[in-house]
Amino acid sequence: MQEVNVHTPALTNHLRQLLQKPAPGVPVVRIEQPVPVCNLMSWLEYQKSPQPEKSPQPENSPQPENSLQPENTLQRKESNQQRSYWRDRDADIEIATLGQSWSMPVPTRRELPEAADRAVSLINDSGVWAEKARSLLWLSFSDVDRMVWPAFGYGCVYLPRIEMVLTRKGATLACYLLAESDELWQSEIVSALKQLDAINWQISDEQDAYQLGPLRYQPEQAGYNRCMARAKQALAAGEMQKVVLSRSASTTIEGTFSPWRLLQHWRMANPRSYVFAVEARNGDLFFGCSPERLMARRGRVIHTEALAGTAPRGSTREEDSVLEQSLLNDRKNIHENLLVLKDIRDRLGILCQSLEADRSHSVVKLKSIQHLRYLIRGVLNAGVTDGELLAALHPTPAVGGTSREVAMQFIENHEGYARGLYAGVFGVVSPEHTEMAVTIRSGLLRQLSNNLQQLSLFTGGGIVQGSDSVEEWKELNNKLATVYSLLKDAEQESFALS
Ligand SMILES: C=C(O[C@@H]1C=C(C(=O)O)C=C[C@H]1O)C(=O)O
Repeated sequence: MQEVNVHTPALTNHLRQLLQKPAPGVPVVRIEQPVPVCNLMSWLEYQKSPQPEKSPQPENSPQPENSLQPENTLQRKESNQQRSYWRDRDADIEIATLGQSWSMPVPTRRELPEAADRAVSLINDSGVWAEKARSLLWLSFSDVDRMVWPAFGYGCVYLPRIEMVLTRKGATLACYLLAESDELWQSEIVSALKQLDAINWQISDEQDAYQLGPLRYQPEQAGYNRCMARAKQALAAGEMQKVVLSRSASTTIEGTFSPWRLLQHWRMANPRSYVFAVEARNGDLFFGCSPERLMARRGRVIHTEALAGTAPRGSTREEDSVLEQSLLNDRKNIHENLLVLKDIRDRLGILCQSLEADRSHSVVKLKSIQHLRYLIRGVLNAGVTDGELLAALHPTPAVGGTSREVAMQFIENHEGYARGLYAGVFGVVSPEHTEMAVTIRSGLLRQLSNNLQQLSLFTGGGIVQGSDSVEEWKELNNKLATVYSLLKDAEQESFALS
């Protein structure tokens, strides 16, 4: 057991003093104190998570068949201490949050601009009281009912209650309070004090010791092939130009397993990736490690990218560079990528006073695969909001297809499972800086009973005319390889320990 040497008198005293004062009359107040640097994922791991209620089923009852549907959701205690985690791709900032001080659900795409803009104006209108405040936002892939996971809904924008932030300058612990009226102010401070007091600063070094069940795919390979055959008919008929088909790969995990430890290893394997996790009120956890940026905006400068076209990494340097060269020259992969580039340019172009993209594509290397990428940057027209940008960009043809509407309809009709937050968006939103990842390379963890969890991992790939179903299925396996081998390795180690 290791105690992080953090005491919070500065923040607690500050809150007690504020309790004596009238509400500042601004929407939000954020107060902070410096704290010693600690591992934020371990810290989050040891905060109380929503516990499943006693399972009505016997412990070893069969798992629900690969399903992410509501009828398989166990009744759980609801929690308002949901955890979330974010680290940007350049590792400039790492954020761990506990609970929410303000939140606005986004039931459908229609409410998206309003919700994102509200989060920005809450912070803007608070001036110096909320200078370093930022909200977090996540969105599902689609807002169609049967594509959404009920525990999460389509999307949400929120301000945390408690926030741990790690930058190159050090670590801070912060607390957010709504402050518009005296009544609200008092109750906010009281609940913040309670939540601060409930933080667990003892991080034990528990080890994983678990056994994985077999991997089950949804759709299975035969279903995927059928879906692909239909997609190719639609592509040949000119109904769409590209569609991204995906699958979930689910396994049970019996024993002690921490998603936070898995995520740390995943982050080490792919250090230049976004890392994210978000917990639903019932304890379901969506998390991942994605190389793909949806957008990064600083002031009016926006950066985005077209990331599509995939090849495996080689096992030697020579083999790797042969694979890289053939990816760089592969017409099908270049075509897939150019469709993404064109769509982003068209949609963003009308919101920008200038927009430019790389002259030619380059390769991004991850642990087991490599991708083609074009970087895109621009200067936004005055007054363009994050809500408008999100509505324009999400979902890009890198995860949906083109045209957007036809491809999404195809996915909804034929893919055969609910994508939920996979291929959605997660990131931070603030007046000066907004940054969002595309939530690919991700998974959903659900507690089935005390000792049994179900992990579903998601992977997809772009289909154009000329795509081959055997090759595409292989690509999905390659995309799964990094995280699945980490899971397998830890399983082996836990046997070695016991
Ligand atoms: C959809 C995924 O990845 C996307 C699809 C890619 C492709 O088709 O080559 C490459 C990168 C991502 O934009 C995924 O990993 O699930």
